[in-house]
Amino acid sequence: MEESKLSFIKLITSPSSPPNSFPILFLLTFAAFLLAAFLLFHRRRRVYLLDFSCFKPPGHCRVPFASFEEHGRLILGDDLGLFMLRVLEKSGLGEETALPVLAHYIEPVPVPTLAGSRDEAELVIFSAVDDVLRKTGVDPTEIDILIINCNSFFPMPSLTAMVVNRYKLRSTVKSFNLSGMGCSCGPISVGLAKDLFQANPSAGLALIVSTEIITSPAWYKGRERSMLVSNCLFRMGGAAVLLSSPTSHRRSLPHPKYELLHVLRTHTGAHDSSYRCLYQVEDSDGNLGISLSKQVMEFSAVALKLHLTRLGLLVLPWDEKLRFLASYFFPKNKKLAGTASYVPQFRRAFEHFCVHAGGKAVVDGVKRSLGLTEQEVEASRMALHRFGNTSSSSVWYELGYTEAKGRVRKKDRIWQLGLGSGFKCNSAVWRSLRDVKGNEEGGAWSDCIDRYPVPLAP
Ligand SMILES: CC(C)(COP(=O)(O)OP(=O)(O)OC[C@H]1O[C@@H](n2cnc3c(N)ncnc32)[C@H](O)[C@@H]1OP(=O)(O)O)[C@@H](O)C(=O)NCCC(=O)NCCSC(=O)CC(=O)O
Repeated sequence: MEESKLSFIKLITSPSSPPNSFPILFLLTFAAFLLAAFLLFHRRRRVYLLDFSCFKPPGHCRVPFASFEEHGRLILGDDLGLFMLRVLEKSGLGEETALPVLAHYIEPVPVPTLAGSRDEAELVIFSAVDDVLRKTGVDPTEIDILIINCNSFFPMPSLTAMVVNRYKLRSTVKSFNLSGMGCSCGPISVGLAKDLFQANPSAGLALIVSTEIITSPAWYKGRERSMLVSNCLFRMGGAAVLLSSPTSHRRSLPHPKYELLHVLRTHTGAHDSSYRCLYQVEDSDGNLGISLSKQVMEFSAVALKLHLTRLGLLVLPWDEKLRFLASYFFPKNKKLAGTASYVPQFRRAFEHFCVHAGGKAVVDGVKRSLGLTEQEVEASRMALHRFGNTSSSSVWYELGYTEAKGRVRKKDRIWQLGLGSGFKCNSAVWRSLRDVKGNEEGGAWSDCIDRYPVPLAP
């Protein structure tokens, strides 16, 4: 026994035996495994948009100008009632936008209750989610990721828990509730879903809901003009969006409509005035509301400029990038050195523009900054007219409009641009994977698209 052991040791250590290649082979295999794992985990996972649905408010929630004015006069007096009418007439909103039940009461105005906020949230969110599940045939238990962004209403349990409970989502669902992030949060949710897909290779389906619930501290009951302006602009709205990653394509899902190309975020909140230009505060009587500074457009222009410089480098064709850089470093007017005087032609990078419908001045401002045509901002103006400022969901109503008009062709590129408190400027860029059928039955635009575009007051 002892001898055989010795002879074995001799055999493997003898100089005449071939060199022991086991450790080298082991190391090589291990390195190859590490490399494969690294490539697998760092491979960019594609993200697709299966479909989306926008909430269509019920007729009884409609707010014609005359009712809004009368309501304002009865509650706040003639002066403020007329002020609100003046804002409304300049706002770009039409006669069919909607407010929740609470906002239709005349004195004594009921205080917004948690139950009332929940009712509105359930109506908006469940209607949109029901519709997108119906359209895609997705079984709710297949959903791996759930993200809801809602600026002003964040109950406990959260809005995501409300959806988990209603649709009986799996116990392993990864749910995230984003609040207080304003109107530019739509692309933030898309970006979060993209990162979660990347970090969880087995996750195949993500449901995103973007909404603002008006029966909440967002609805202002005081007399401060800068806070009453938001009551004039914000309206009921919400969108449910189903995203998928290649993992899920084994299942019998519909062919996706769009592929996500880019998500880009710009935050200028480090500057105090930019941070405060859209600000939730209490007035001198303790009424909570959102104060809109008259300087919003100035701060929005600064954030937009920074954002476009970064976005341009991602999306513009090379010659357009070079022209832009040349104007930055070698401007015709030497005083402009270090600032780009050339406005890049973003229409060379996108076929469709969905600019946040924050108010007429917001759409005008972006149109001017980018040198866009009236037709290029048509979706924004019409979404503002028909549905009002629906916060983070406005960019989805705009894509819905473009689809309902039958304008989306295979390979078209779509730019969703969110602008909002922070101050933030965020983009999501999509490429369409097929011609998108026009007006769909039951969709938010289904019963009115033929009347649009409508002429607007100057
Ligand atoms: C409010 C407007 C519709 C008003 O239109 P015009 O500017 O063309 O008209 P105008 O100047 O005659 O204004 C009409 C009346 O409103 C008053 N007014 C206007 N803006 C005001 C403000 N911020 N605070 C107090 N009063 C205001 C004017 O003084 C005037 O009063 P008088 O008649 O008494 O002289 C527009 O300026 C607009 O669209 N602004 C942008 C709104 C905005 O900030 N949207 C972003 C929302 S937040 C968002 O979407 C994102 C987020 O929350 O994250």
